[in-house]
Amino acid sequence: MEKKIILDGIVVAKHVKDQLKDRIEELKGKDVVPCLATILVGDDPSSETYVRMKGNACEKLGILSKRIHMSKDTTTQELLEKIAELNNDPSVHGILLQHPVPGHIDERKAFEAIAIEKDVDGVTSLGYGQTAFGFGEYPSCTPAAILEIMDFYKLSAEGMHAVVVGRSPILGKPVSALLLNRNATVTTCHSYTKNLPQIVKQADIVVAAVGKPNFIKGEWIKEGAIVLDAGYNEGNIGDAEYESCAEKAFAITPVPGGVGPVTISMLLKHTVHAAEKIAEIQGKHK
Ligand SMILES: NC(=O)C1=CN([C@@H]2O[C@H](COP(=O)(O)OP(=O)(O)OC[C@H]3O[C@@H](n4cnc5c(N)ncnc54)[C@H](OP(=O)(O)O)[C@@H]3O)[C@@H](O)[C@H]2O)C=CC1
Ligand SMILES: Nc1nc(=O)c2c([nH]1)NC[C@@H]1CN(c3ccc(C(=O)N[C@@H](CCC(=O)O)C(=O)O)cc3)C=[N+]21
Repeated sequence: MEKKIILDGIVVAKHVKDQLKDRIEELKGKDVVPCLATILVGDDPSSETYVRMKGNACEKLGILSKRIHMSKDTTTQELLEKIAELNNDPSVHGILLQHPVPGHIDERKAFEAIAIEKDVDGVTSLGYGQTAFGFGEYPSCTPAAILEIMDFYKLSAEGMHAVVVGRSPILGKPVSALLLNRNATVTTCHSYTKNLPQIVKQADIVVAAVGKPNFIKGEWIKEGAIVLDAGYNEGNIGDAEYESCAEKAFAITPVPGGVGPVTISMLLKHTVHAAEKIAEIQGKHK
């Protein structure tokens, strides 16, 4: 077999961010500073870490980060009002509502309230629908990251059997749609799937998006398959058991250092794109 490829998310993320630098400078020349608003509700420590990482990544590149932290007893109504305020704020180009929000809040209703032109995280049903139809501007960031990694390493999905384990609205479902649009044959698995190991065994491409540490085992992986692990569990552990899967795989993403860093770079890329569109509109009105 050819040499195994470790798909290095830090290298891919750097490549994406390097390409944004000139675009950000050009925007600043037009007096537009790209700005991402992040909303964190409650005080879950790992969510706080993710949101902080996203904000820091923005600032490092010259993107403004407007960080909104709301208390854990925020009501759905209060959250909707905050989102409306950000929708109407012309200095904000992208809005990210960190998932999950506390259980008493209607998360879907809150996601749906984000204006489509600011939905850089691809969480609205319209954004998802556009992604599924193949013309969306901002697919959700982790699915976009998975394709970015494949593109960087010139791994084609065409004609491949892709098995996605997980069907959440911001990960499993949209990544299934993106792979289908790349002409893969896609099987989406979930908690009701029977014979999961046998299905995974048929995969040329496995996407792990389960939310359970070390869930996908090396014995399930076909020799020479590509393993893309979106999982991110307590203690920096992926959803695929790395050592045993790496033995079988032709290419694999590690955790950490795989899909995670690229996810953040996609968020930055989408925010810059959203700012460019605003700058273009403003230019036309001058
Ligand atoms: N790196 C990144 O940027 C990101 C990483 N993540 C990580 O990805 C993982 C998944 O996240 P997310 O999609 O939000 O998680 P969710 O919990 O929303 O979804 C998990 C999915 O896995 C399915 N599932 C659960 N148990 C099983 C099982 N035993 N067999 C088969 N399928 C099962 C569920 O099925 P059902 O629908 O039937 O309940 C569900 O569709 C997590 O580790 C998370 O931390 C998430 C977002 C971004
Ligand atoms: N609306 C919404 N959109 C999201 O995209 C979203 C979300 N909610 N909720 C939580 C998950 C989780 N997530 C991660 C992003 C980057 C890393 C990441 O960069 N991880 C580094 C490790 C960083 C470290 O811990 O030092 C790595 O894998 O190498 C991890 C996880 C985005 N999520």
